[in-house]
Amino acid sequence: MRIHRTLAEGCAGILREVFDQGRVLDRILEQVFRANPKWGKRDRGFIAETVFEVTRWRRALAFVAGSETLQALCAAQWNRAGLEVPEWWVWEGYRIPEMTAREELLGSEPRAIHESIPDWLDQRASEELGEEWDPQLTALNRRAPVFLRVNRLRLTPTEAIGWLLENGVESALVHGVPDALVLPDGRSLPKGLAGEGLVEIQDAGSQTIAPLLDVEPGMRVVDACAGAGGKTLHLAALMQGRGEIVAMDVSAAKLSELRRRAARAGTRIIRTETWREDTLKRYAGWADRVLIDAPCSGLGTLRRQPDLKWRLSEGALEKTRRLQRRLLDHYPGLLRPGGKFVYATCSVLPSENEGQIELLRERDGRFAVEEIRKTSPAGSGWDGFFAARLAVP
Ligand SMILES: C[S@@+](CC[C@H](N)C(=O)[O-])C[C@H]1O[C@@H](n2cnc3c(N)ncnc32)[C@H](O)[C@@H]1O
Repeated sequence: MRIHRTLAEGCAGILREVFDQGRVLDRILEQVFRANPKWGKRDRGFIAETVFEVTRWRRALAFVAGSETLQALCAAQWNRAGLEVPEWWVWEGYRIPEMTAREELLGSEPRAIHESIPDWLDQRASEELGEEWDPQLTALNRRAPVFLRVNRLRLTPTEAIGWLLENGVESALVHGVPDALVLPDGRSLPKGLAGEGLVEIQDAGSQTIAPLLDVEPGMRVVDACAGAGGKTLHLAALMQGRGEIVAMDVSAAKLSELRRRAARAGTRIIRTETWREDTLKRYAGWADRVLIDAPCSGLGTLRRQPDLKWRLSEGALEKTRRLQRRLLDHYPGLLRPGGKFVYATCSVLPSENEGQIELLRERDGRFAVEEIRKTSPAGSGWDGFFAARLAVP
């Protein structure tokens, strides 16, 4: 494939926003594609692959190219992908044979360079995870397949496989995750199919969280950090459309998206509540189950969001941990006596996971841990999730 100037410049423009302005890669990519409707499937594929791989391998590519400029990073990525770097994309001192030779030297560089991660983050994860960090990091740098969750309110997984196939999409069941399907590597779900409400895009690791809450039809459930409702919709399906779910979040925009998805999925048991000063008081002692899907570093999802690692900082991580502690202090108060809650994150860092549960139990010894589930790209092959179910006396 020949690289066209508009596409190359498009890549650089997106990367500038990610690296210089800390913008979210996924979102800019979507905006840029919307603004350029004439770009075909191949053009979009080229841009998406370039910007994701340059973001993932930023430090390694900088070493290979001997420069941190976006021009150099893109050239090193295209060279890696076997594409011919156009002559007009040159900078002073640029030599492709030199880059190819430096690829050979990359493996002898420190891990933070060849695995492309900020030094502070490599050090922190290594301190927390010890020897486990090395294979986790390698796995977090791979590309992830697309997983779907079948909406059991509308069809069974076998029916979903048939429906997808009729629409030209192959899929397979996922061992150990009853509602999950996986698409072949590199395949994505066509937009039209995503809008039908029959399946939702949701990583298999993420699909292990809602079942841990042990819900039953007819229960009262609070999803305290519901966001756009990935897990709320799963809970509604597990409750077979019977009972009440209150989906809370501080973001009204996310809850509005949740309502749209809930309507599409055909569930009527979800009510949304944008967080207010009196929320905790109004729902105190109301729920049989509470899910606290807490804001976190997101380190378990680096395969899909490689830009996260360049935005994170030690300070931001500490702020997130403080918020997690606050959520754990407040939301269990919504449970009736004998109720249960699940605390979950999409991080692989123990200080956001087991560490928070231990601290909570030191602050309040009434909570008993019933079960812990963990997934990770190096272990299960799914995104990195942590979830603990605790019972309240
Ligand atoms: C990990 S995300 C939730 C993802 C969502 N549960 C899903 O499955 O798609 C964490 C959410 O917590 C919300 N949040 C942040 N602070 C909060 C608070 N004090 N109370 C409730 N939600 C909060 C964020 O807006 C964000 O949507």
